[in-house]
Parts: sequence; C-alpha cells; structure tokens
Amino acid sequence: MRIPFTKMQGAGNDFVVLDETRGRLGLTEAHYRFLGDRHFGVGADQILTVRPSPAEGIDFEYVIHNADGNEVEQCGNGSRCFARFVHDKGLTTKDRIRVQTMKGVIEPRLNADGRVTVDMGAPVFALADIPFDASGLTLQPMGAWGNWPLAIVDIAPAAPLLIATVSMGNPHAVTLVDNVDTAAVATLGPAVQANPRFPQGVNVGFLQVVDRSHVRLRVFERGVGETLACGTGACAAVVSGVRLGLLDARVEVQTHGGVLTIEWAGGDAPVFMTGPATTVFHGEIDLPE
Ligand SMILES: N[C@@H](CCC[C@H](N)C(=O)O)C(=O)O
Repeated sequence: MRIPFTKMQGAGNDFVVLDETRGRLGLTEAHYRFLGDRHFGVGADQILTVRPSPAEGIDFEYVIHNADGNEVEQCGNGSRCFARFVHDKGLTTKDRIRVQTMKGVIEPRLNADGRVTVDMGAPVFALADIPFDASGLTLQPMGAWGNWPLAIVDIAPAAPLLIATVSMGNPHAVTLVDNVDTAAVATLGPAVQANPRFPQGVNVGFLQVVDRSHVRLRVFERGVGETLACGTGACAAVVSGVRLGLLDARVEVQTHGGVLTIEWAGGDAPVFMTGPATTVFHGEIDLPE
C-alpha cells in the first residue's frame, strides 16, 4: 500500500504527519515503526495522525505514535506541527483550533509571526496520575529545593538521583544539572526510563537553569531516545523550575533544536508553549506488507 505523508519539524523534533480526515489508513504498530525508521522508512521521532472531529466543539482528533510504534498521550512540538498541517492543507480556516488527544483537549493557535502557541492544559502532580510509584521512598521537602514532590529514585549503579515528577498528559521526570553539555543523558536517561517505579515509562529531562527566565534542556524521550527538543518536556521542566522557586512565569527554553517559550502562572493554570512548526517536504511511501 502506498500512502502520502508530510514530513514536519518543530525545534528539530521531527514528525511524519498522516491525514486520516477522509478515512482510516488501517496502519499497524509495525507500520508506525517503519515510518519512524531513519534507515528503512522515512525517519521521525513521532508519527502524527490527524482525524476528523470526534465530538461537538472539537475540530480534530490527533493521534501520536512514538518511533517505537507505541501510541502515547501527548506531544507538544507535534501539536504545533499538527496546527500548521491542518491550516496549510486547508482542512480548517481557523487560527485557534481545539483538538482531542488521548489525554484531553489542547488548543493550538497560529500566530502572525508564524509561530504556534499551544494551551497545553494544567500540569498534573498526583503521583498515581503520572503514574509514579513512590512507595518506600522519602518524598522531600528538600530545604532550598522547596516543599514539593521530589523523589530519590533508586537507580543502580548510579547514585540516587533527585527528580521532580509531573504529567503534561504524558509522564515526565526532571532532574537539575549544572551543565547540559556534560550531563549523563545517554546513561541516566534510559536508567530512569526503565525504572519500574514508572509503570508506563517516562520522558527524562535534564534541566540547566541559566537565570530566572532562561534554561537549557535535553530530554531523553520515551519510545525514541534523546531528541533535539521535546515540547511537553520543556513544559515539565519549566513547571518544575517554577515550583522550585528557581524560575519566573515566562521562560525561554534552549534545546539542541531551537528555542521554546513556556509560560506558567502556577497552580491550576494552563501551561502555554510557543515555538516553530515547519513543513520539510511532502512524499509518498510504499508500506511493507
Ligand atoms: N516529542 C514530544 C513528546 C512525544 C511523546 C513522548 N515521547 C512520550 O512517550 O510521552 C513533545 O514534543 O512533547
């Protein structure tokens, strides 16, 4: 079967985007893996599928598969590309779009400067909802780190690691580092990710605070590995930094692939993410049987 696709990227986090607004393509997990494969397929961190409105007041549904073929709840950079895709393809004329994801409705808005701002909803801290099993762990109030849910994760053979856990629809663990360039992303990322305390896995963020409104961030994503940027990871990192008292409500997040602006007023307020969304090329590909 030959299918059309669009290759897109947002701050270097790259996507194969599929249009299912006029009917399902009937893809399997193996097909998503193939599309994400950088050697045998197209190559992408995630495969995004656009579907018609599932309910009154919602414009589209948007389904996300990681490069490993698994369906996941949320993708921040992908949501900006989704908005650019439906707009450029003439599937909507709206600048503000309401889209159903696996974990709730988010609202991207196309800005005059070409960037996209997304209302990502409020962060979730309840450990069971992340989900994160903290049984037997001493959750901190940690002095200068403030009174918030920090946990010491028992990652052998490395020394215990302090992490902040938060869900942006999908699970995140954030740890502070002195310098992202020397952070042990390639070893600690998979170790935290595979920790059984995260029954559904986790995206692992390494956050370097530069000043109260600037951070640097690397994220080892679930189902992919390290990516050039992670939108929900940027939201999770800023939310964690704000809760620690280290960051202001508006922060520029420098990733290896570009800059994202994250705004969070605290509490139950939604997180707003602003960044680029770019079409790279359109193509067609034959799927293996
Ligand atoms: N790249 C994304 C996150 C995609 C999903 C993530 N890998 C997960 O498994 O939760 C983003 O921009 O948020």
